[in-house]
Amino acid sequence: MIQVEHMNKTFKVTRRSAGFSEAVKALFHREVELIHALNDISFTIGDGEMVGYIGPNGAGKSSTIKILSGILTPDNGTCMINGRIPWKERKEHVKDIGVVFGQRSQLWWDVPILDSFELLRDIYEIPTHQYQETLDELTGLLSLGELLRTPARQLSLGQRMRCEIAASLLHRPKILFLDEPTIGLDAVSKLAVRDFIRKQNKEHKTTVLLTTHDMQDIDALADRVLLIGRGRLLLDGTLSDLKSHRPKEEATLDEIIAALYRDYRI
Ligand SMILES: Nc1ncnc2c1ncn2[C@@H]1O[C@H](COP(=O)(O)OP(=O)(O)OP(=O)(O)O)[C@@H](O)[C@H]1O
Repeated sequence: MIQVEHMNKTFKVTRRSAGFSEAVKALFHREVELIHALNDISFTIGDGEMVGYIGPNGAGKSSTIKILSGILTPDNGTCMINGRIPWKERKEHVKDIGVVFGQRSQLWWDVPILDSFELLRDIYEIPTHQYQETLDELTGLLSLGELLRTPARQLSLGQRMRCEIAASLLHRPKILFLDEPTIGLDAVSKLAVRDFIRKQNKEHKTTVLLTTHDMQDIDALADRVLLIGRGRLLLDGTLSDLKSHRPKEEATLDEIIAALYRDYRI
């Protein structure tokens, strides 16, 4: 169970104009701006739910995922995941979660994927027989085969993403955070990744929180959708609730979302 209550996160950003004289000025005086990345966010996600977390660029999605993963600390508010506070009980917490950041890699760049997996096995202290069983299952489902013997830097984006997803699941976490897992993937790879996530949720009852700008991901995967804009939670409902906001009869999901962003001025 994921319980978030009245969570806030502010970032301090320093700004200066370009140029040498501005750089010198900045030594004495820095312009500091406060960014309210998250503003009084509350939601609860039950075990086995599959939830889409959507919103425009800079809305606060990744900041939320980072807090839920224990990487960031909120300014205030509470967050309990399976009875633990992520950033306070990080070592135990990470055993319960898998995280994939589509724009970043958790794999070591220059070594074969299998070496990265074995390092993760040691970090998570996964028993050997369980590791082998999970690896065999993931290799089959994600068609990893030869990829396991290839260094991450020699893989295509789609191949690497399949390995990233496998890496996040080696320790059989109960919760999976996916931050733009299909970004940049071709149609075939997207379908494969979506299919896998759906199976993982159905067969292992894995709770999934997914951020994406691809509305087909949402259509294919999310039973429930959270909409965030300018750090505020604006909508929490089913996919059909979301679709009821259609601006015209034959509107696509992209058009519905664009209309929602317009209506909420985000
Ligand atoms: N480390 C940081 N330092 C300063 N500001 C930050 C930092 N991380 C995020 N922000 C700011 O917080 C706000 C929310 O950012 P966040 O990355 O959570 O958005 P997002 O919804 O994931 O966006 P996107 O869809 O573009 O990935 C943005 O205004 C961003 O500039």
